Amino acid sequence: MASLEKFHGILPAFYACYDEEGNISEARTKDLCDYLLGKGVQGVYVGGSSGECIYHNLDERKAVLTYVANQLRGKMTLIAHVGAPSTRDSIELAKHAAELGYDALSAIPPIYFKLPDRAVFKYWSDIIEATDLPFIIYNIPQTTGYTLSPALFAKMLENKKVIGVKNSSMPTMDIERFKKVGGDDVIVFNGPDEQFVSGRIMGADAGIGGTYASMPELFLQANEWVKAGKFAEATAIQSDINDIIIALCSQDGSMYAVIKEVLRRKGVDIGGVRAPMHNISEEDLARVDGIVQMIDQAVERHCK
Ligand SMILES: CC(=O)N[C@@H]([C@@H](O)[C@H](O)[C@H](O)CO)[C@@H](O)CC(=O)C(=O)O
Repeated sequence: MASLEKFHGILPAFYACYDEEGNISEARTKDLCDYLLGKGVQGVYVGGSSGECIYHNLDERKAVLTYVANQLRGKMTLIAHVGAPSTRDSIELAKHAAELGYDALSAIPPIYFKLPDRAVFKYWSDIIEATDLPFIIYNIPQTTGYTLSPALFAKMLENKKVIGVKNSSMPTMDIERFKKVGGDDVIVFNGPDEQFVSGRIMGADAGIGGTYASMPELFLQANEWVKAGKFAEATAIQSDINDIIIALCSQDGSMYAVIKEVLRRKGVDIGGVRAPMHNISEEDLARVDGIVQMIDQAVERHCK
């Protein structure tokens, strides 16, 4: 069993970076890579939900994987999300990620048609078979409509290339169950950022999250407090994080559009979001000032 140490820590879910016309931008993708590298995060999860993969064609998804690898390979841990509507496309993405030197693959279950566990097992197994890379299951029932059971997780773990699960379901008990099935030989990632601290306490070894890049300092510090057993300090940060997430989700624009505006204020312009997601409104612009202030004040309070 290869060491799982490189998968520990705070791994922001990487955002789609667009130019002014809404096309994937290589330059802006590199800017976001540099920003996150400078913040000291341990890795990135590329092409997942926060990466708007569901709105990208295959060439765009390959381009994002390429631009990130070219900028960050060897500097932090790189996980490629390769889940796609068809097994064929997922395998093409998996092979591409392997050629680029990614550290691991990950995939949601099949989407749209409700397929039985045996089809989900076959889908993930076919992707795993396509390369030598380790594989991380992505469980996100609220968007896929499919819930990974501990029994299927145990069956998947019989394949030694399966190293863990990124769990985005809301009950932290799911994290505890997956950890119980896998033990120390697997890595369980906390998915819901609103309960990062409780997810870690219930057994998650690390976190992958869609809001991390908007406030990496807070998640990095919360993780340090958890590691040190300082749960009151960690929970105080989580409480501020939750106020910020609620604000990010309460605007006219989608959460990702608001986060991208926050990043723009911090000097990283990665464009807007792709329709049908909503971009921010005129009214949001003024309110984002308040969100940036909340983030800066929380960083000042907890990380200085
Ligand atoms: C449903 C959903 O999108 N969950 C997010 C969370 O990080 C989420 O953005 C956050 O908890 C705010 O609600 C992640 O689990 C997804 C993720 O990391 C990704 O693949 O981008």
